[in-house]
Amino acid sequence: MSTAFVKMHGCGNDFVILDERAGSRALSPEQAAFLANRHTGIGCDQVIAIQPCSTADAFMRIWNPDGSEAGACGNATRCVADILMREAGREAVTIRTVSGDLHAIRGADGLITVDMGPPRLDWADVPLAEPMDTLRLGLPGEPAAASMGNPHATFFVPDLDAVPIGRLGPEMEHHPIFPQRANIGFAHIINPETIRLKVWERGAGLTLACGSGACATLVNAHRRGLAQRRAQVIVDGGTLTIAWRDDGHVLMTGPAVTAFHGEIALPKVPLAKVPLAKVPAA
Ligand SMILES: N[C@@H](CCC[C@H](N)C(=O)O)C(=O)O
Repeated sequence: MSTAFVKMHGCGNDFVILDERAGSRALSPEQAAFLANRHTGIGCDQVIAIQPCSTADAFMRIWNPDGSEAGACGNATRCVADILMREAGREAVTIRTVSGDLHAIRGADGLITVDMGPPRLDWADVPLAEPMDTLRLGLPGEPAAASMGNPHATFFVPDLDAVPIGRLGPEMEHHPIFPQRANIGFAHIINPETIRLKVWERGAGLTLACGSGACATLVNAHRRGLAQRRAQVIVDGGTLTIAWRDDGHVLMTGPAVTAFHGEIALPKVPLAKVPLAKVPAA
């Protein structure tokens, strides 16, 4: 039996999205890892399942290519919002995630804005392994930490090209200070309204964009006095506009693009662990 999927992306952060609202089956972590593998599956940065929800427009589940589940994915939220808005003929939807309800609207320019909620800035909410000021972690490079429903650390660097992300990214992702691992951002402040960002994503590696990472970066940059409350965050695959509203909510605006639709046969049995298909950056 084959399973229908749609391949979408937001600024090059790409997703295989399955619709499980008919209730036919639920994806296992091994099947998600299979779908995400760029050599033996379809290939993507995250696998997303849209599930039924009686009190929101849908529930969204998120898997990384290593089969781990994530609490938030900003770019995928815009893609799922695009699907739900098109099918309902509406310009606003609410998507439930394990981290809470996310409201999304489509603007006149076609871009989608998601209210990603307030960042969580207490050490226990990131989470960190021990009590610590999340504004400056006691690590070389003094990153700042924040949760946007998933854990992020941001290093502010003068020259992105000089950062060995392929080595530092995985090293920091697995640092004992992050008991649930973390997404690791490397940000260069161009000016207080423009930030250049690369993110080594937990369970996925270096991606072309990370929506929740862009939100965490703007929040951390503003807390450090490096950015305004609203900035353009330039990632490898495009630009996201991030605004940290006075009421504490973070708004993320960007595109949601459909690449293609397809069908694939899902393996029924758990698969042998396959290595991540990503090639780390030099
Ligand atoms: N691509 C995402 C984040 C996906 C989840 C992340 N790798 C995690 O494990 O927390 C985004 O756009 O936010």
